[in-house]
Amino acid sequence: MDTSLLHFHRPRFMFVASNGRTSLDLVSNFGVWKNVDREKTIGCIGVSLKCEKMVRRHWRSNKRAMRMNAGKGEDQNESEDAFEATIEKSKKVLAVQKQLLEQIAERRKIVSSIKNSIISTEEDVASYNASDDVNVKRFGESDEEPERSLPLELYSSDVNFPIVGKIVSDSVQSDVLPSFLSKTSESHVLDNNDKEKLEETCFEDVNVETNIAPGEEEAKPPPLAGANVMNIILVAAECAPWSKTGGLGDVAGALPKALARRGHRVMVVVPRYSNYAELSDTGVRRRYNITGQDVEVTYHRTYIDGVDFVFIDNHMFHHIEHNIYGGERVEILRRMILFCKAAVEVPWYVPCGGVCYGDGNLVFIANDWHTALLPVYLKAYYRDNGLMSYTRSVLVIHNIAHQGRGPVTDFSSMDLPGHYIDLFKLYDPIGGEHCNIFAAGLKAADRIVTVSHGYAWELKTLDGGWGLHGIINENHWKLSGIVNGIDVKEWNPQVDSHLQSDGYSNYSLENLQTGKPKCKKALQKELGLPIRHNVPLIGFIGRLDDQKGVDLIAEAIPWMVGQDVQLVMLGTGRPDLENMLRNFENQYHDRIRGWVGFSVEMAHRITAGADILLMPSRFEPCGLNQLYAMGYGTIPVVHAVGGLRDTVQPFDPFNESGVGWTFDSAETNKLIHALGNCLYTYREYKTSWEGIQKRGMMQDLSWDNAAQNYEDVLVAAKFHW
Ligand SMILES: Nc1ncnc2c1ncn2[C@@H]1O[C@H](COP(=O)(O)OP(=O)(O)O[C@H]2O[C@H](CO)[C@@H](O)[C@H](O)[C@H]2O)[C@@H](O)[C@H]1O
Repeated sequence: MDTSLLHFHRPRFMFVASNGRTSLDLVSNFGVWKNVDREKTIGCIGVSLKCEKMVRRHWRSNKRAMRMNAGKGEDQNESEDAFEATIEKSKKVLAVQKQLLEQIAERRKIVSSIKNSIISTEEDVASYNASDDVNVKRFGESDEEPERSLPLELYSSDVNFPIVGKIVSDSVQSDVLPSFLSKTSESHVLDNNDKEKLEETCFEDVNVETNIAPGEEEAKPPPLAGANVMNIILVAAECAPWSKTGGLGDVAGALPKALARRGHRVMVVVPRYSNYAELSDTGVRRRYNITGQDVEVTYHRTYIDGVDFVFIDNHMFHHIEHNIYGGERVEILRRMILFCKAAVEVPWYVPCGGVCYGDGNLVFIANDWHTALLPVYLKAYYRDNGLMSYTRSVLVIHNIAHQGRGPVTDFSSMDLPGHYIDLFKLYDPIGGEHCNIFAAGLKAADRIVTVSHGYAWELKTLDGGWGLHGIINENHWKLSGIVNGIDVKEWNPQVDSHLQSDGYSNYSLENLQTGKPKCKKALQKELGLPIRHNVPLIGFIGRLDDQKGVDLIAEAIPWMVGQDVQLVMLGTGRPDLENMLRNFENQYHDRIRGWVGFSVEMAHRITAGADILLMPSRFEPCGLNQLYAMGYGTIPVVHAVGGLRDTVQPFDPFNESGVGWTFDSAETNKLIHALGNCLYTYREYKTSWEGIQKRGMMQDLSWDNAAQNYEDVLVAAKFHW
C-alpha cells in the first residue's frame, strides 16, 4: 500500500462516479490523480476511515483558530470557505467509502455462497459416483452411464470464481477489482444473464450525494433471514408474467422475490410454454424415461429481481400456456411426471450465475398436485438412497379440489419402487380405490403449507378436505397456514402500467378521490357503459366454475338490475357459465358487461375502476382479487370462507372499522343482504365509504410478512429428519 496516502493533514481524496461505472479518481487540493489502482485504494479505505476522525479533529481545531481570527481580513474568510469546501468533500468521501464497503461485503457474500455451492456440488458428485458403485438406479434413467452436462470445471476443487473473470476481461481491467474477485476462468463461458447479474452486483453507480455520520461506515445490514439463509427452489406449473391461469401464477412470480429480499438464494422452476424473449439456453440437456420413452429436456434461464428463473423445455409443454391443465388425463400426467423428474435435478445440473445450487441447505417448494410428485421423487430416488440427504421439500396447497386422481394403474407410469404405491392408493366414496398424486405428495413432503389459516382449518373437515381430510389430519403436525401477499410492483395503483393509457390514471391514497373516479370513467367508456359518476360499479374477476360462486351472482342479477348499478364480469371457464355471461350482457346491455376471456390488463382496470368487488366463492383457499381490490380502494363483498374470512374484516359502522362486507354462507339471499348494505353505505354514508377505502389501502398486503412465515416453515423442514 502506498503509505504516503496516509500522511495527509487535510482531505485528500474522493471517488467520483462516471458513466455508471465505479471509476476511482483521486482528488486532492493540489491536483488530480486519475485511475489509481482500485485495489490499493480500497485497501486504504479502512485506514482512511480511522484517519477520518483524526482529520476532522484537526480541521475543527483549525476552524476554531480561524474563527478567533475572524474579521482580520479577506484571507481568513477565503481560508474558511476552503475549509468548508473540504469538509463537504470529506463527507462525500465518506459516503463513497461506505458504498464501496457495502459492495465489497456484498461480493464477499457472493463468493462465499459460490464456495459453499462448489463444496456441496463436489459432495453431490462424490455421492453420485458412490451410487453408481452400488448400482442404484435413479429414476428416469436407463442403465447407461448417466451423462453429466454440467461443465466439469465447476466440480474442480481449485475452481476460480469464474463469473467475475469473464466480465472483467470484457469490460474492465481485472486489476481494478478487489483481488478476491479478480481471478479468471477461461473455461467457463457466461451467458447474458450471468453478465446482467454480475453487472448488477459489480458495477452499481456510486452516488456521492449521500451524507453519513461518522461511525456508520460499515453499517451493511445482515440478511433479514440471518443465519437461516438457504437455497430455495420453488417449482410450479405456472409463473407470472410468463404463464398464468390463476392465483398460483401470481404466487410463483412474487413469493420467490420476497424470499430473495430476505437474503436467500432463490430459483423458480417452471415449464417453458413459449419462446420467451428474455431467456438464454444454459446448454444443459438431460434425458428422462417417461412411460417407456426417452425424452430430452433443455433448461433455459433468466435472472430477475434477485431470482433465478429456470424454464424446462420439451415439446410436451409447447403452446399450452392458456390450457396448462387441459388435455387428455394421461397426457397431463406425462407432462407433470417429466416436469417433476427434470425439476428435482435442477440443483445438480443447471448452473445459475455460473454455479449450481447444489443439494446442501436446499429446500424445494412444490405447489398443488401438479408438482406433488416432486417430494415423492426426492424421497424415493435420492434420500432413500443416501443422496440429497440435506434437501427438504415443502408442498403448498393452493386448491385441494384438484388432486391428480386416476385409476390405480397410473402408478406404473410414475416409475417408482413398488412399495410406494401405498402413498398413492386411496379409497373414498367418490373415486373408489384410485391413485391420488396429491395424497402421495402430502405424505412425502417434509412440511405442508396452505394459503390461509382459515383454509388450513377447513382442510381438516369432511367438506373442506375433498377426500384428503384424513391424510391432512394425520399430518396436521406439519401443516401451516400462511396468507398470500400481493406483488406490490405489479398490483399498485400508483405505478400500475395498465392505468397509464386510455383515460385511466395512476393514483394513491393521496389522490384517491380524483384518481379513482378517472379510472371508473375510463372503464365505463372502454366497456361502452353509460358514463355515470354516481352509479355503483360492481366487478367480478375469476374462473367461471363452482368454486367462484358465479351462479350466486347469476341468481342475484334480477335484484341487482333493479338497484341501479353497473356490473362487469371477467372470466373464463365452464362453457355454460361463459354463455350465461354473454346472455346477461345481451339482456341488460345498459348495465351489465360479461367479458369472456383472460385479460390481465382488463383485470387491473376493473380492479381500479370498480367501486365494489364481488367474491361469493363457495370455498377460497386464500383469494388474491380481494387483496388487490383493497389495495386499489375497491371494496370487497365476500363469502366469509377460507382466506376471504382471514383477510376481509367486516365493516362495523359503530366503530368505523373494517374493510368490506362479508356473508356467512354461500346463499343468494345472504349475498343480496351484504351487497344491499354495501350499496346503502356507498350512497348514504360517503365518509364511512372513504374510511373503508382508506383502511383497505393502508394495509401492508405485501409478500414480506408471508415470506418471513415461509422462512419459519423452511427452517422447520430443514431440521426435520
Ligand atoms: N379472466 C381473467 N382474466 C385475467 N385475470 C384473471 C382472470 N381470472 C382470474 N384472473 C386472475 O387470476 C388470479 C386469480 O387468483 P385467485 O387467488 O383469486 O384464484 P385461483 O382460484 O386461481 O387460485 C388458487 O390459488 C390462489 C393462490 O394461492 C389462492 O389465492 C386461491 O384461493 C386459490 O383458489 C388473479 O390474479 C386474477 O386477477
